[in-house]
Amino acid sequence: MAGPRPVVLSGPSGAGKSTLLKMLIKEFEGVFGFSVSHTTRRPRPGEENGKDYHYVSREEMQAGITKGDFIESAEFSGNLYGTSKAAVQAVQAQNLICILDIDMQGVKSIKKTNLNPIYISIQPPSMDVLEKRLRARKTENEESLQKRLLAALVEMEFSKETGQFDVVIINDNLDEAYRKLKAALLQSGGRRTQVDYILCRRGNLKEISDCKVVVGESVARQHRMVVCRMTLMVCKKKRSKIEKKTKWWKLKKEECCEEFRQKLRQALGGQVVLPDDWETTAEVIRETGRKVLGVSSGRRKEDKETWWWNEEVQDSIQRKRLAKKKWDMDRTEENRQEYKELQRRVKREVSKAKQKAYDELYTRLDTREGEKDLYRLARQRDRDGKDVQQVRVIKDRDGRVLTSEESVQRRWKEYFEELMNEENEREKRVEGVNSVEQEVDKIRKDEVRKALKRMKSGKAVGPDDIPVEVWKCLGEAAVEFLTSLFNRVLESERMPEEWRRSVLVPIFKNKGDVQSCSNYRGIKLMSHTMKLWERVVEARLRKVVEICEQQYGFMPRKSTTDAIFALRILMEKYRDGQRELHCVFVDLEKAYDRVPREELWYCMRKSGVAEKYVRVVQDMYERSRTVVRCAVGQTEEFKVEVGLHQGSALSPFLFAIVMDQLQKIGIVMAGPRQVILSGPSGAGKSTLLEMLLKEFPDVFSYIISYTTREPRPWEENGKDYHYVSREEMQAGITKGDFIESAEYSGNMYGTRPVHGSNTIIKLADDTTAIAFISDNDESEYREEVKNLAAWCADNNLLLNTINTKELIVNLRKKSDKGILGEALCQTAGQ
Ligand SMILES: Nc1ncnc2c1ncn2[C@@H]1O[C@H](COP(=O)(O)OP(=O)(O)OP(=O)(O)O)[C@@H](O)[C@H]1O
Ligand SMILES: Nc1nc2c(ncn2[C@@H]2O[C@H](COP(=O)(O)O)[C@@H](O)[C@H]2O)c(=O)[nH]1
Ligand SMILES: [Mg+2]
Repeated sequence: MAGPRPVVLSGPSGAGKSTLLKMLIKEFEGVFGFSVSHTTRRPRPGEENGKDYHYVSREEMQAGITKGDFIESAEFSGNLYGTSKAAVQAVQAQNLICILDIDMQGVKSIKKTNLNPIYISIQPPSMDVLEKRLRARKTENEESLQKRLLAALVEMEFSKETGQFDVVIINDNLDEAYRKLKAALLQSGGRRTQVDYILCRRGNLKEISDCKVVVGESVARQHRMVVCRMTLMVCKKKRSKIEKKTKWWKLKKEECCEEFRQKLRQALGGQVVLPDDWETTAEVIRETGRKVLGVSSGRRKEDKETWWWNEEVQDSIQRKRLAKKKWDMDRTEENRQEYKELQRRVKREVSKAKQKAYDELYTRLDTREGEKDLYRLARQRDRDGKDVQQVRVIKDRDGRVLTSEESVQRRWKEYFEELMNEENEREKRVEGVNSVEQEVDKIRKDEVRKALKRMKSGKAVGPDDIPVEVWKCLGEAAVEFLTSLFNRVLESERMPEEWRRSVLVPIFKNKGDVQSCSNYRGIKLMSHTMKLWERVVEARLRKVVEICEQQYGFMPRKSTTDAIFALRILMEKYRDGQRELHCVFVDLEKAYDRVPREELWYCMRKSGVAEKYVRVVQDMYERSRTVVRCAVGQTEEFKVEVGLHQGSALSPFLFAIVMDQLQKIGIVMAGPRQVILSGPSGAGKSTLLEMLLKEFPDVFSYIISYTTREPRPWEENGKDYHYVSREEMQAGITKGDFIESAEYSGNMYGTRPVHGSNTIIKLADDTTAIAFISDNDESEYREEVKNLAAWCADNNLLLNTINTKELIVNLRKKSDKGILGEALCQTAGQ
């Protein structure tokens, strides 16, 4: 039979088997279980059918024995006793150690089965004591007592036969006998070497009263079951309070939108015009939102899957809860029936509602609008499958696991506060830059309208609790209000204080240790209205700032695919030319969070941004404060003084402005192999060249030649040719400045050697520098990589030397190794 190894207690009637057995089951409830035998004897006072024995008639018992329902059976003192298979199975099914209380005949029968129990004999200290105990028990008449005493003599002899029992216990002193029984079945620590333990904190030792190894229990080879007795105070889990949120998502429905507009108008005394100051308008909107759309329960979304609930289900669940309460208070059969009936009804309704909701969902997923839901569901499934939604414990900086809510919150705060305020050591820029002092136009309504249109709906709200959906729902009234608000902000260069606050949500990067803060990206939830303001400013900045063609990140009509394509073209070129090519894929560490603000202002000014806008952006960054919202609640507020705002609408472009400087600081990579276009005049060289440059501006550049001929009316000096005098040109040729020159149609033409244009491809902070190595001379390339590393260090941008990779494309020979690591390490002083 399967399950843990059973225990057989045997011995003379009155030896104390039942007494010891009951003590054991009481103390180790949940470990041992009693096999309830069948008997034809009558129940004694206090005995219960099905608990002490199954009391049956001799006929019934005989029929069961004949049918093979019993493992063993015996005639004892004029009655039939037997252990049914079902009795043992019932105990083993609960994964308890089955204890059988049987006589000597039963022991002999069991030995012929494959039950393989531990045999323990309980013996009285003497026949006299046994008789006294049996008489004192007052269960026997003289006749049955004599029968039992006679049987006892045989039983006592049997127990002395070697090999019949694993353990023989003389039950003289009950406590001593019980201790011996426990010792036979269980072992405590300190007595022998044990391989199985229960580990507990020192501080919890006082809660543990006993810990034993169950000797007979083989869990796996050489491993025994360990039983620990501990008393724990069950404290009601304190749930971290989730803020109640307005159900803004309801604004998706036109009827809710209409009601919201109507109620807002009422709140504003029948006006459609929103009050001029932000605070009043924001408060009215929030208040109306709460009233019209309602607020969430404040429970966690993942507590219960209820998206398919309908009113019927909700109502039934409520009634079921009440019925349960009623039954708990008054345990009558009527109340139980009512509760059970409601339970059944809820089950039925839930399954119906679920089916209906799924049918509707599947129909919707087949439609065009449903496409979005499909991706949302896939993302949700992906997240749920990762089991990282609720990481309630986190490691400190030394890798120790923190479990208490306070310490976890403190750690999140410490991590992000440090990250968002840490600047690398760098020399302050001494080089000044001229500021562009010019008047700027007032914000126009169409700019606001455009920005509003670009804002995505359905995003988490910032601390001001006003989603962009509100402005979309209010239409022109909102445009009017926002335009006037933005103009006031532009004029005063001060935005509402509320916008300076944000909530930081750590999002797991899906790699590394889930308990390590550094594997999380902090996404800031900011005021949507501030984001709108950022978009308006961004649109203006994009008009004045020219970002180099090599930047593919956050630029309109440019994508990752384009960047890959440009790189691919370059590689193809080198492959065709059988030349060696080095690509350095630069990885910057926490680039967004490390941009020094001073550097940002410098780069904006350097890019020609009007000083007014510089001040407006400076204001967006001033006194910005944030809190971290983690699984165990919200941390204290802290300042954010370094880096760009994560999750902001303007940051990507600001970042592009900063990164653009990488192109302009003059990292000159050795040029790729040059292409010479030649052919008769009028063959179409210039037309083809123009087409090529237009299509691949970041791949090809044109070397401007020198000529002594007169410029044609549409030509520009320095763009089409460098127009020089014959004397000048001659002098240059004599000095060796030209790699080639020729006399053509009465004029001189010539080419000076140039370095190829910087071959750099950028996708936001992901920069790829590509260099061509000629004549195995890597020195120039080495110098450039060092330049790049030095530039990053100067600008508080840390190069991640592990993730920065070098790719060497060499079709001629096998290169031993790249020089990147060495160059970067030298720069970083490692
Ligand atoms: N160590 C002891 N000292 C004194 N009395 C004891 C001791 N152990 C058991 N007894 C008492 O002896 C009587 C017989 O014990 P118990 O009924 O447990 O024996 P048993 O082995 O189960 O007998 P049976 O085989 O007839 O069921 C009980 O009244 C019990 O209280
Ligand atoms: N062989 C079996 N013996 C059994 C079984 N159940 C009990 N017993 C033994 O009978 C005597 C008398 O018990 P009592 O309860 O009438 O005092 C005692 O020694 C028990 O061990 C059984 O299923 N099979
Ligand atoms: Mg007994």
